[in-house]
Amino acid sequence: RPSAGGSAVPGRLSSSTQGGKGKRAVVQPLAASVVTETPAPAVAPARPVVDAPPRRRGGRGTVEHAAWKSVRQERWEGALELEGELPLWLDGTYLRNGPGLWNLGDYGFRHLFDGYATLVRVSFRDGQAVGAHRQIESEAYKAARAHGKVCYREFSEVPKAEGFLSHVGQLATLFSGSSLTDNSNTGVVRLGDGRVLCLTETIKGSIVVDPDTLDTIGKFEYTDRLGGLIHSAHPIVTDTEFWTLIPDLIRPGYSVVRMDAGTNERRFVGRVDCRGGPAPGWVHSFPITDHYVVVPEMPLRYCARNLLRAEPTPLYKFEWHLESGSYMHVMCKASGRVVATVEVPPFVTFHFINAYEEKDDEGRVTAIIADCCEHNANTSILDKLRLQNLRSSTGQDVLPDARVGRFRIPLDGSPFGELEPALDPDQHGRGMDMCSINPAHVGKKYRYAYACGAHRPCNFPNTLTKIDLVEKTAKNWYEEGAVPSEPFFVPRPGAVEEDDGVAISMVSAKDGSAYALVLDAKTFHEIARAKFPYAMPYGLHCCWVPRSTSDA
Ligand SMILES: CC(=O)/C=C/C=C(C)/C=C/C1=C(C)CCCC1(C)C
Ligand SMILES: CC(/C=C/C=O)=C\C=C\C=O
Ligand SMILES: [Fe+2]
Repeated sequence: RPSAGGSAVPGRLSSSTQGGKGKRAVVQPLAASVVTETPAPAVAPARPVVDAPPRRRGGRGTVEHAAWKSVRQERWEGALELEGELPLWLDGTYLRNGPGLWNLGDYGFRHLFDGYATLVRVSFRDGQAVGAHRQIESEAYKAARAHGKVCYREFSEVPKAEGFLSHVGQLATLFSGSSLTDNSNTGVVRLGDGRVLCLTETIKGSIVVDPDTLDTIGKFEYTDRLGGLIHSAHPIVTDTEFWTLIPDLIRPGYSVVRMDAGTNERRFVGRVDCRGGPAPGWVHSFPITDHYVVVPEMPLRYCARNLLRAEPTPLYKFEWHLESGSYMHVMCKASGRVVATVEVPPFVTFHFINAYEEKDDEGRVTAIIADCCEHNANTSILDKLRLQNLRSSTGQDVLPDARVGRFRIPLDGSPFGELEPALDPDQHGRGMDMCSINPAHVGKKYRYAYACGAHRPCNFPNTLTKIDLVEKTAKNWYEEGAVPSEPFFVPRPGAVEEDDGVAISMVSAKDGSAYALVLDAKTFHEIARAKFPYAMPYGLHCCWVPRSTSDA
C-alpha cells in the first residue's frame, strides 16, 4: 500500500527506455515518497529516448511534448504534492490506463495506440493523494522485454518476420489469434463484483489487475464457448452486468453478448447482420439504453487483409468503404431481436457518449437518441495520432474538426435516421473526444458530458470541456501547453444533481511535469491538483474504485 512519509529512495529508471550518455538517469521523487524496485529488464539499456525538461528538436522551434514520450520507469509509488484543497468526500482510487511505453531499446513505435499499457493510480483519502504507476505485465509486454522486440501484433506494429513466419503460418496464427497482442492498453473498468479489468480490442487482452498494488493478477478467462478474437474496447459495465459486441469478420455482423457480474461467462443475446460492406464497421465502443443495445455500423470497417500485412496501411487494420453506407441498428436487450436498422449519414467515431429512449406522451418509445464524439466522417484523425505527427506538430493547428454527433434512430420502421451536431462545435473549439458522463445516467436521458476539446491552434485535444446538452453550451478548462486526458466524472456520494461531483484528469504539462487535476464538475473550476514528481505520458481511459470496495 502507498506509504506516505517513507524514506526518500531515488526513483530508479528501470525500463529499457532509460539510460543516457553513459549515466543512469534518475527521477527525483518528493521527499515523502517510496519507490518500488523493479527487476532489471532483460533488454540492453539503450540510447535515451526520454529527456526532461522538454527538448527542442529539428531546429524548427518545435518541442517534443512529454505526453508523447515513454514513461520513465516501470513502476513508482509515492505521496503527491497538493495544490488546492481536495474534497473530503473524495475517497477512493482513480485508475487510468493507456499506452505509455512506445520504445523498445532505441526502436520507437509508430502509433499512439501501439504502446505497452501503463496503469496510473491516484488514491484519494482525507484530503491527501498518493500516486503510482506500473506497467501491465501482459504476455506481449513480457515477451518484448525478454527479447527486446515486438513479438505480437499490436495496433500497427507487427513482429518482424525474420523468416520465422511464412504467409501460411501468419494466416494460421492470425486465425487462431495466437499472434494477436494481449497488450491491454485502452480501458480499465471495475466490474460489478469488484474485480478490475484492463481491456483492449483483442479478447485475450482482458487482464485483471489489483487496484491497490497495480499487480497484474492474470488473464481474465471467459469460461463460455463464444470464442471470437476481437471485441469492443469499451464494454458497458454496471453493478450487475457487462455488455459487449463481438464483430464477425467472416460473415459480416456482430454478436451482442452479456455477462452477469460475478461470473466469467458471456451469454449470446443476439446477432446483427451488417447491411453493407465486406466486413463489419469498427466498433471501438457502442451505447445502450434501458431496454436496447445500439450497434453502430460505420464505413470505417475492419479489413482481414490489412490484419495480415507486415507494414501498416494508411488506415491500419481498417478500410474506408463510403459506398457501403452507414447504419445504426437497435437490438432489444430482452429478446435479442433487431427492432430497427436505419441508414444514417457517414460518420467516424471512437467513442459513444451515451444513448437514451425518446418517448411519446403515452410513454411509448418512439426513437433512440445516441451521442458520440464524431470526427466529421473523416478518418484523418487516425493518421494524426501517429507519434511522429504528434511529436512534430506541437502548436500547429492540425487537429481535424470534431463534434458531438447526435443520432436520432426512429423506431417506427422508417429507413433513415438523422445525425446532427448536438451543439455548435465552436463551443468546444471543434475538438471532441475522450468523454465521460455521470454513471447513474448511462442509458438514460442526461444533460452533461465531459470530454477533451480544443483551444486552437492545436494538434491534439488540449482542453477539458463540460458540455451542456440542454443549453447547448460548453465550459472549458485550458492551460497553455497542457495535454489533458479524459475528464473522468466521479459523483459525490449522495448527490442528486447530475453534475454534483468532480471531473478528474491526468495532465501532462508543457514543462515536463504531470498532475492529476480535480475540477468541480458543476462550475468546472479547478479545486486541486496533485503533482507527480516526474513526467507522465498521455493516457486514455479511467475508472473509479470507491474506498469501501477497494478496502479489504
Ligand atoms: C488504444 C485504442 O484506442 C485502440 C487500440 C486498438 C487496438 C490495440 C487494436 C488492435 C487490433 C489488433 C491488435 C488486431 C486486430 C485488429 C485490431 C482490433 C485493430
Ligand atoms: C485520443 C483519441 C482521439 C483524439 C482526437 O480528438 C482517441 C482515442 C481513442 C481510443 O481510446
Ligand atoms: Fe477508447
